Amino acid sequence: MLLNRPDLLREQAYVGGEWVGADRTFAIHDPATGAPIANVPDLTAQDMRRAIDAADVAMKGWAAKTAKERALVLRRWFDLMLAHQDDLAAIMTAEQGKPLAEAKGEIVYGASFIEWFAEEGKRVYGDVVPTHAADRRILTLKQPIGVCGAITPWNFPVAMITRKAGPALAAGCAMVLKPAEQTPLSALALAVLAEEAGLPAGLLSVVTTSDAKAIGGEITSNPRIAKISFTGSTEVGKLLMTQCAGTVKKVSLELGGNAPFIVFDDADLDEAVKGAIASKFRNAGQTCVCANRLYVQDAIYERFVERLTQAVAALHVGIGTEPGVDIGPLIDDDALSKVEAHLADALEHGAKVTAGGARHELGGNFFQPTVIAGMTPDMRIATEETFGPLAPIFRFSDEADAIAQANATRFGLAAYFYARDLGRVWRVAEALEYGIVGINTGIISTEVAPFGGVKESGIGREGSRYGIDDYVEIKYLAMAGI
Ligand SMILES: NC(=O)c1ccc[n+]([C@@H]2O[C@H](COP(=O)([O-])OP(=O)(O)OC[C@H]3O[C@@H](n4cnc5c(N)ncnc54)[C@H](O)[C@@H]3O)[C@@H](O)[C@H]2O)c1
Ligand SMILES: O=C[C@H](O)CS(=O)(=O)O
Repeated sequence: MLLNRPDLLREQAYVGGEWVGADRTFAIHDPATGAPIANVPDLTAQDMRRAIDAADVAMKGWAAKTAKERALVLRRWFDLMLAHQDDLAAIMTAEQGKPLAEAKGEIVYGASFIEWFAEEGKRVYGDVVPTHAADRRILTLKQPIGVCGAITPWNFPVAMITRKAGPALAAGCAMVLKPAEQTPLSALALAVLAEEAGLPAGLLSVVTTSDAKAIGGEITSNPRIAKISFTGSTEVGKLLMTQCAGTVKKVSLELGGNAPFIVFDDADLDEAVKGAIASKFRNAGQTCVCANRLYVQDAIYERFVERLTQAVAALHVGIGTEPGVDIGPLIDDDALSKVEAHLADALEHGAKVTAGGARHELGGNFFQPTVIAGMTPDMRIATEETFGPLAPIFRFSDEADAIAQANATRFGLAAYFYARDLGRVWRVAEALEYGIVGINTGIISTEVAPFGGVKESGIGREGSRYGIDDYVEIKYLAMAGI
């Protein structure tokens, strides 16, 4: 990996403002080749305790600064992320596998949360409440919630971190982070730049470990942690939420998805195909907001299948560093096995492959982008998140049928639909049980909008004017004797 700044590739963890090693390390592998690319410290709950203690101390000085002073540091971090976009993207593609163009896009997307919340921090307003008694005055303050713990997934190794660190630091909090064991190098590179930007020692720690359970156990039980923010599977989210009960920590959860992508007969078919490709195959289908189920109205079903099949057949599979690659490798063999299990189940129940349908000739973790037609609600994909490059196409007859099928899941993160009738757009948008609804678009992610789910897809919102709310507490002042 050729870097302009080789020092951004760190094989040390960042704990309490110090770069530390450990007797035990674990290897990070390139998912495209399986080759080891780095070794990082395999830290323990004791190391996480040290990070939390340092955060508790560092936060006192940081919270005492003005929001404007904090914003100046965050802005410098934002500028450094953009200045080193190529290096950060190279590190991300090496450890996560996504095509370099997507990785560069994620750096810009991830940095945007730092820029956004540097400004939002200046708008954390309290209230002067119209009093209920002449001799009293009622006020509210918003104060930083405290030391925050963050646990993040491998599929967006930068953006899922900055979407938490941005609001936390802007609000005056400190943060200890456990990145995914598959992709810690991006997190460590962010810490290098945060230190360079002037973030005080101890305010942000990156604790690398292969023992997520032990480190997570410390974060969810340590009384100095006021709140955790988790992004990952619903299964782990439920576990962490339970573990936080012992110390009544606040939780923000960005969990699994099962996004329906509905195409009505009045849709622009070419736009719908483009949107389906963008939503389904971004990051090789490994995003929580990927279209997981495509629903197409009877009258246009065959035409849509034909056009999507043609578009998918044109997608280029390859190693993320190669130019023009659309689809990189899946993260590991487990991910590949899940894709194959969902495909096999669909075929056993009568579905038909119209594009792809097998591991790619490149071998390893590469899988052909696949279209499956003739899907029915009894198949596993209807209720389970595939997290891979499978585009399963179901039929529906009318609006009521589409909405019933789309809502028949315990997930509620993102949904998409293509239609042009104004009444239909309003009826369907209001009836879908999801936190995010894309209308005539397959891409919904931006720092300015509230990102989050309902049902078992999570709690809270990240980004937008709402994203900082989870990092402050409201204090009510009752002033008497006036
Ligand atoms: N809603 C979102 O914004 C969002 C974003 C990305 C991924 N996801 C979801 O995450 C899943 C895939 O990502 P993943 O495989 O990394 O998820 P995962 O839940 O397996 O892992 C996520 C993080 O949790 C950690 N973890 C795992 N078990 C733990 C435990 N017992 N205690 C503490 N930490 C633990 C992992 O080390 C990792 O850092 C999918 O379901 C996807 O939909 C959701
Ligand atoms: O995987 C889930 C991420 O939140 C995807 S996005 O980059 O925010 O759309």
